[in-house]
Amino acid sequence: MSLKFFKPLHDFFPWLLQQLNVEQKGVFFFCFLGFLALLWFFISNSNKGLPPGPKALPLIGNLHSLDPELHTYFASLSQTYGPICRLWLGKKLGIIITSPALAREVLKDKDTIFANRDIPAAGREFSYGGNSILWTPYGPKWRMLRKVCVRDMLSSSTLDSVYALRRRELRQTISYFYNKAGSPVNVGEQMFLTILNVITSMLWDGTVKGEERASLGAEFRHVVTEMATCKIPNLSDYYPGLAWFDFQGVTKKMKVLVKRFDKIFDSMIDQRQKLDRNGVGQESKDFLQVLLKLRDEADAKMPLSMIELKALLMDMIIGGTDSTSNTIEFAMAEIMNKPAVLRKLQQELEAVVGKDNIVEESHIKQLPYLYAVMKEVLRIHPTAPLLVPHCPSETCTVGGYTVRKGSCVFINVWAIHRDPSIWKNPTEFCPKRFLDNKWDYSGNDFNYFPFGSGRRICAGIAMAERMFMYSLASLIHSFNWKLPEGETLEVTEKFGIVMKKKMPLVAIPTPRLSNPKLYE
Ligand code: HEM
Repeated sequence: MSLKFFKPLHDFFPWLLQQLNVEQKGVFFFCFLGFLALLWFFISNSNKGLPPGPKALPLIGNLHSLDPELHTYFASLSQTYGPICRLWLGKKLGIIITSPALAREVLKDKDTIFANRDIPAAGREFSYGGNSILWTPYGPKWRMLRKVCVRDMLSSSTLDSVYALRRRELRQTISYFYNKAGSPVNVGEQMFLTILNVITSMLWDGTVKGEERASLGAEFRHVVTEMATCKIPNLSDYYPGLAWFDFQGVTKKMKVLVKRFDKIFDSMIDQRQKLDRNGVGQESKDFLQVLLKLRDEADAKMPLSMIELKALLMDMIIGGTDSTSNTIEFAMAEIMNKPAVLRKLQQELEAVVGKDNIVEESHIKQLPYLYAVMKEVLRIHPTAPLLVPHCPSETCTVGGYTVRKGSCVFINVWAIHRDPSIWKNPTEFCPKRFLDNKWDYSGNDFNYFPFGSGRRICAGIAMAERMFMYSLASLIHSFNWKLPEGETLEVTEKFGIVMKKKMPLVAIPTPRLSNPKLYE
């Protein structure tokens, strides 16, 4: 693996050695060896009772052998060390879980202990100091934020009430593809913009209009992409004592990005408050209006501060965009790879929607094969392959081994979803396996849980389902898709907290509906 993130330390030592004479260098060398021996002693004794794992080096632990594709690397470790293993990430203890039984022990039996997060330095920055739902520790504040999110913003009835926004944005995308018929288009990029526009419309649709809306979309895409590509691993996370130095500049970069978000949020809040004061836009209830109202009314014991309100806006944008659009992109690639699946989907859509009609969200419930396709994509390419790491609030045991308070617990859902003892032909994309409704992702089945499980299960499942099914059905029903001449299709993954396709899917749409008016 690349040791690039040690570069600042590496540059420092030659400079130090140049300042010393030969004798001083000798003393320095022996002191350094003594220091390493001591560290070695402490580290080898610090593994007592812990799960098995590869040998760690003093100071750096196992950082030197980490592969950036963490999900596959962790899966290979579990082949050697078993379903629970340990890894030293600098000073931090990492625990990797790779079996349904142990995932259940962590996420169900000991859910309250593991319902915390190990917040990375970058996460702290983009969540206004850890104030978002994603990073807030388990407790009354998290419960209040989660309630606001799930009940007031992402419940089925609220989502029903803003269907018109989803429809408007998706129809714009379909019309864009229609105008590009016969030419290559970047499917993932367009889907990202669609989802982003849907989410920002839900947040402040009544607040901002016209050209300003379009330019905001471009600005957000830039910032979200920058955040997603931020350096992992970050030394500050593994040596908290060194966090202040921010050797790789991650925190500094995040501060700049968050400032840009913050300016946009301030401007939206300002505009919305002005509209409300003047009594304009009362009938168009966007989430910002709902949140500001909640803030005014909030029960004094647990008020919703302006920082928490902004962190909630950030949760929606960061949690909802990449996750959903990357899943749609993987789905399109897998479907194009399997013409029989594409045919079956189109037949189902023709029977339910018809070629003289466009897909509406109300059709979704009548499309069982499409539902099976979604489940299969989430099995083979779970968006968060290691979930979002959990962190125990007290030392406990899992599978008979000690898991210390403050460890970083990775649940390798990606590996469980490809375990041949659970799944027949696990690497094959085969939606049929979900047709009998045997598996669901409500978090009760630890063979299949792409949205996680327990208290910290994804807060946006209802929104993800709607956006995924409605978008994919519209893309597949409205167009035939093929690759540009000479291109080959691949579905290679690139690890990240949100996993993405390594190479973007570029494909050519050809309209297939009976009437050009259906694309307007
Ligand atoms: C295909 C789409 C999506 C997938 C696969 C997905 C998956 C996940 C996973 C695995 C977690 C972590 C669960 C855990 O740690 O145990 C999570 C958390 C979360 N997701 Fe999603 N998600 C998706 C879409 C969305 C959307 C559309 C939103 C909101 C608009 C959203 C909001 C959140 C939030 C707020 C959390 C943090 C929950 C907490 O810590 O209490 N997600 N998601």
